[in-house]
Amino acid sequence: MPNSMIETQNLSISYWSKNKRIEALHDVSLSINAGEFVTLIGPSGCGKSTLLNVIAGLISPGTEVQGTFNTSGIKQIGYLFQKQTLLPWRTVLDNVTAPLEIRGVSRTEGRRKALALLEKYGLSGFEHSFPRELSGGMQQRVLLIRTLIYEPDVVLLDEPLSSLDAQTRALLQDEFLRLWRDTGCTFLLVTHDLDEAIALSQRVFLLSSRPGTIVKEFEINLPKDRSAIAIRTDSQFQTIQREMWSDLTKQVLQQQDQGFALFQR
Ligand SMILES: Nc1ncnc2c1ncn2[C@@H]1O[C@H](COP(=O)(O)OP(=O)(O)OP(=O)(O)O)[C@@H](O)[C@H]1O
Repeated sequence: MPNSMIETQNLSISYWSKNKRIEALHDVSLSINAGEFVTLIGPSGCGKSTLLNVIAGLISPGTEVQGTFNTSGIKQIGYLFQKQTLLPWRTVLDNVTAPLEIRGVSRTEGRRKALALLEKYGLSGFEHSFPRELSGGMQQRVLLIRTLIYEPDVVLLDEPLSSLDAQTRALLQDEFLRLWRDTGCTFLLVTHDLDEAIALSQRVFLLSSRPGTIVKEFEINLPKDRSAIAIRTDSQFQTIQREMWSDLTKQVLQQQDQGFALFQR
């Protein structure tokens, strides 16, 4: 039996803003096993980041939680937020060692670990560069290494590649697959890019427009050692892609209809 690491049961989350209740998620039940690569897709504002925040234990006071969630199987979480940046006044090496400094790990040990990871992921020679001297893709890779340095067993990724050009994105997608295979970590990704979702994941959950609820689960039975770029020509990939686009379009159109109805009132 695979061991479930993240589990939600009929989870609904609502925020209060200007005395108005905003239901972000509704009745979400899912289970993610250790070592899986799972992705959440859905229309903008449907609660994907909210779900990641709940899993990371980042629920702000006043947020209403109904149903249950269990993340007790997680020892250490790595979270790469949307629009996260490196510390501009620190070198690459000092950026990567920062999480270990906070945890009180010795400088020598921190540097040893950071240098090994920087070498493994193709950043040797840039240890003493500042973030402004790196390309966007390299900066993103450093952020990822910084997330991995304290050896999380779950990595949460909220649209980590959305600001990059298509070519750099594709290269980093391959990097994600490699990291997932190398580390055995559980990866939970949020993306708007359906090709990215299929290329990387073992399972994809499609959420409805807000309040987000799971409308479909896609099983992606593609080889684990695939290339994120080459797999796009695979016929199974293309079949899933068509199905996913059609299902997502329905959700987006529904959201637009709701918006239009509200506008007409
Ligand atoms: N702290 C908050 N207070 C009030 N409302 C919030 C808060 N955080 C999120 N929301 C609202 O909850 C809904 C879900 O937001 P969330 O960021 O989880 O969606 P998302 O699917 O990640 O969006 P996107 O795809 O655009 O990044 C949105 O309507 C958002 O405005």
